[in-house]
Amino acid sequence: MTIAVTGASGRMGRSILGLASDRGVETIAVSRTLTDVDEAASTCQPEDLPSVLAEQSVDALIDFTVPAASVEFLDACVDTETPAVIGTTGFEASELDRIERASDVVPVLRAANFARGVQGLLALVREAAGALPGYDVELTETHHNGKRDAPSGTANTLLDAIEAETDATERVYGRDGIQPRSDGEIGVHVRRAGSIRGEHEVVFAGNDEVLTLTHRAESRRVFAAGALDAATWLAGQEPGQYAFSEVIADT
Ligand SMILES: NC(=O)C1=CN([C@@H]2O[C@H](COP(=O)(O)OP(=O)(O)OC[C@H]3O[C@@H](n4cnc5c(N)ncnc54)[C@H](OP(=O)(O)O)[C@@H]3O)[C@@H](O)[C@H]2O)C=CC1
Ligand SMILES: O=C(O)C1=N[C@H](C(=O)O)C[C@H](O)C1
Repeated sequence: MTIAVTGASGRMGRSILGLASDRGVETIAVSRTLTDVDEAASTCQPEDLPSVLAEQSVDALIDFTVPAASVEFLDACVDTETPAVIGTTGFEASELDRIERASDVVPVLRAANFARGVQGLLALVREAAGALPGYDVELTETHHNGKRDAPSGTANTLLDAIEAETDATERVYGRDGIQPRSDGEIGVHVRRAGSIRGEHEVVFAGNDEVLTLTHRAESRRVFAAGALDAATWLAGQEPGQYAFSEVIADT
């Protein structure tokens, strides 16, 4: 199996190349800045990706970059019918529409978090939100100081899940000054510090009790493993948008 990895010099790009090499998966490193990568069979510049995908047999592309670059890489996948796994977060609505349109032509799997444990967190948060109507809900996410987007993609996914199960629909980002809590709020708190890989905590509080659900990633390898599992699974699928939960259910 051969996988093209965009953003190869990045935190996630490096982690994916390392794990792919450990698993015996061949990779093509796509990078603006790298010319040679020990773990990859070859390296190419982003502008050469369309011709590389057209000329070589590539089973899937894995993208962890920035939204603007991600949708450009996806265009190359559409032109060459290459399945795309997207881990990038922070997309705007117009970019999500573009991803949706691409999935008419190629299989696309976009997930804000490729840690298997986060799928467990999502299921538990849905259940707790449904079981505890009227409880105050507050979400806190913590990441390394190099993260660009806030709140995290995972936080937004959790917030969507909470809103689907409760009457709380007003996201309040941090609080400052005189700002008492009102019904229907979900407090959202973002912390950026050091090299923290990624923590998400949801608190349900009411009735003189507190339920806290937390996921903490201790290494980027959990995300890399999920993305590689997703790429292997996606390579055999028809065009369409897929969820990481489908990969987990199947593997
Ligand atoms: N879904 C998940 O499980 C996870 C998602 N993420 C998300 O993945 C994304 C990347 O995170 P991370 O690896 O920490 O980020 P980094 O900044 O470390 O790496 C991103 C890489 O993308 C490439 N890149 C950046 N800007 C451009 C551009 N304008 N055009 C083309 N390439 C570009 C660069 O690689 P180069 O110079 O080699 O081209 C850069 O090193 C983020 O959106 C993050 O939220 C992160 C972890 C897990
Ligand atoms: O940027 C990161 O590092 C991470 N980003 C993802 C997100 O935005 O949810 C997933 C993970 O928490 C790490």
